[in-house]
Amino acid sequence: RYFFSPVTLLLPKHVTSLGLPGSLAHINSVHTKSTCHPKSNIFFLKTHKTASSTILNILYRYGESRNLTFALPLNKHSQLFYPFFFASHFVEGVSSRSVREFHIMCNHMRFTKSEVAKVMPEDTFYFSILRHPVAMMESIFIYYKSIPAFHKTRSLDSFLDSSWRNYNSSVKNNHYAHNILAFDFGFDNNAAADTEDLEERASMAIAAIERDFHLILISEYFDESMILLKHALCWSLEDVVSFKLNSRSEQTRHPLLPNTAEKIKRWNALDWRIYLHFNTTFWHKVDSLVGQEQMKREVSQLRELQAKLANSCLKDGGAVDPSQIKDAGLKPFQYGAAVIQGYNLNPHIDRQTKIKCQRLITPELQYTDRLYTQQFPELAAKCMDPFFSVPISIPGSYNFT
Ligand SMILES: Nc1ncnc2c1ncn2[C@@H]1O[C@H](COP(=O)(O)OS(=O)(=O)O)[C@@H](OP(=O)(O)O)[C@H]1O
Repeated sequence: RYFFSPVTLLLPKHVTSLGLPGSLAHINSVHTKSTCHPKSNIFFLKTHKTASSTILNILYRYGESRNLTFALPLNKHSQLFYPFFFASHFVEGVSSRSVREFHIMCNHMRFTKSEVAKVMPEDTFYFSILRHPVAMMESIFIYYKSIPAFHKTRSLDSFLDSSWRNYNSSVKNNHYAHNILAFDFGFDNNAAADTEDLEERASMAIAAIERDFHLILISEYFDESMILLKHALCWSLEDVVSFKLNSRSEQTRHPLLPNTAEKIKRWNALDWRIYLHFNTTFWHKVDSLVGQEQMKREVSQLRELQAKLANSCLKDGGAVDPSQIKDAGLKPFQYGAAVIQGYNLNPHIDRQTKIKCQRLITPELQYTDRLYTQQFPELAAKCMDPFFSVPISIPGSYNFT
């Protein structure tokens, strides 16, 4: 009786086939699916070099196709005045009171929970993503090569060997070089392996993240992360499919020497501890929310769906270097010593498919710009006016020079 009656009435639109009851576990999973409601009040802390642009694109597509309202940066900026601590008035429509209700906030910011809570509804789902600090540091070193901390160093190794001597935390933009995860979450990032109160500070940071966020994803397990997110938000598989955005071409990746990884873990000791903790809780969440077997099944369904999409949407079947991208609107922003890849659209697709495919491969800056124009057409027109001077924002920093 329990299985057949009210459950079917509560199905979210995207749950299509339920099958017949086999075991108690199956009934439980059916029950969870059938009683959950897709969440649309979402906060995503967009951390740096963690696959966060790919997630931003997922959130943009979800919100745009459902007419949800985004908490976008003031004056058409691409970031919420990072690296300053976030304040609610950084969001367009807050001070002017022109927006009544926001659904999704996901642009780069330095997190301050109390200020985010002033903008977002009470039942907002908070999540973020972490990446292994070693891989992250290699990516950051190439992308932010021009920051003062890295500027004069030949290699990441030479930076790490002399970091104590060269690193000055009070110089603008140097925060990218040290515990950037901790920094983005709003903590003091100045700590290394020999910092006296390191363990205490790491425990406090971890406890605060546990308190403020419902889910922390892991970049190394991106597909598993998307399945976990799908379950947590009660979304469909189609909602979490994506193409890898913002990835560097092979020519700008630098393999690390064996002991470099250890040096990075010591230099970014705070991030390393945070990462280790949430890597463990990630797998606990997989067990409690999805289960290992179902996870495997859903990950392979996701990959199949992505392969199908790549086949129909993309001209060259995959990512290409920016010099080969035909449409300037689809060219990702290039920065530092990195070559950031993008995609070309398959020219032989119908109009409806084209819209869907285009959204999947639109880079962060262009997509943010478009959403702003849709939400604030009059303000957007003013921002285009050459007499209305707005500082240009560059990914990675507010007013980066
Ligand atoms: N799906 C998926 N899975 C795994 N890794 C992925 C994915 N999407 C993006 N990436 C990698 O994430 C790096 C870019 O991160 P961000 O988009 O967060 O960068 S940014 O801070 O917004 O500039 C960048 O890493 P590097 O190539 O090492 O620089 C991307 O390759």
